[in-house]
Amino acid sequence: MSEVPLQLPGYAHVYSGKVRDLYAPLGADGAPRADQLLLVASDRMSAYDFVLDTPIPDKGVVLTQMSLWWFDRLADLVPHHVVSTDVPAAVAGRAVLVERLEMLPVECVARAYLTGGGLNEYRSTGAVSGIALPEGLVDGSRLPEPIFTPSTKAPVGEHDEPIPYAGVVAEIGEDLAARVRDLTVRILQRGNEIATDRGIILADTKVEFGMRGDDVVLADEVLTPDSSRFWPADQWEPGHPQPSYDKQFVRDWLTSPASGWDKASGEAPPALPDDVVEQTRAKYVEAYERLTGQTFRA
Ligand SMILES: CCOC(=O)Cn1cc(-c2ncnc(N)c2C#N)cn1
Repeated sequence: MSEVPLQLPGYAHVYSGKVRDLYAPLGADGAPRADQLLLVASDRMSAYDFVLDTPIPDKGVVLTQMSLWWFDRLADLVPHHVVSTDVPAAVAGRAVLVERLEMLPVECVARAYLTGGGLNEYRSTGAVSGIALPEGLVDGSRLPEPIFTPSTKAPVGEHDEPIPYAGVVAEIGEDLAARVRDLTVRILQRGNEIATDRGIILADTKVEFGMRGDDVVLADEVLTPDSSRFWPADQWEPGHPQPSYDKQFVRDWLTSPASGWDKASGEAPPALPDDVVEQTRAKYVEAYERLTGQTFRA
């Protein structure tokens, strides 16, 4: 479903991803500024590689506020790209003015638990991204320590491809590869030090870095349910796929007879019923309130 992006007076639309949109503020001369961007999180939700027709009210606000909370808590580890939250009223709470950086061409993924593509790779090679793992691990196993499992930045509509660490070195050099590897792992470690005590396991996460001169700067979003697998800690049970903290209601309904949808058909999923939308909204709000200890205000 191709949507016309929101028109924001004073901003030029730059790019739309599945669930977020990028704008450039216009300078006094009316031309897009080259030093800043406006990152807007929509209420769009994706499932099974489709952007669903039904928005989840406040999802973009919750995830933006969660990201801002994490940027603050990670500031001792790594500087971030946030310039201001003084944004147009039309996107209040769901947009951030950021410093435009020279983005590194790597999806920096760290995994603290084994599942998804990493599990598949482990099952066929005993390793993930060239990192040998202990025998006997199963779906949902906690890894001895988080591992760096980078991917390429795939073109729109395609899947990111896992790349070996040597590929990152080839792309950005040995020094920078080691810096982003260590930062990505430490960000996930810090995330789980905070989240697990509050009932949320961060199984893995994807972060993006940009350069400010020689400094590595944390960009994009950080440790949100869109960039990370959120699992309810009290239901963690290795040996089968874990329930998703935020996506399970949608997945369960879409794969139930009630939806009339066949995942294998390749057809777009149907619109979600109101109760599934509200339950999903409530899970995003719950995750925010558990992590931050603050009451969510739309
Ligand atoms: C539609 C959403 O797409 C993205 O956020 C991915 N992306 C990020 C940038 C970026 N570019 C320069 N400086 C930055 N600070 C950022 C950031 N964040 C470009 N695409």
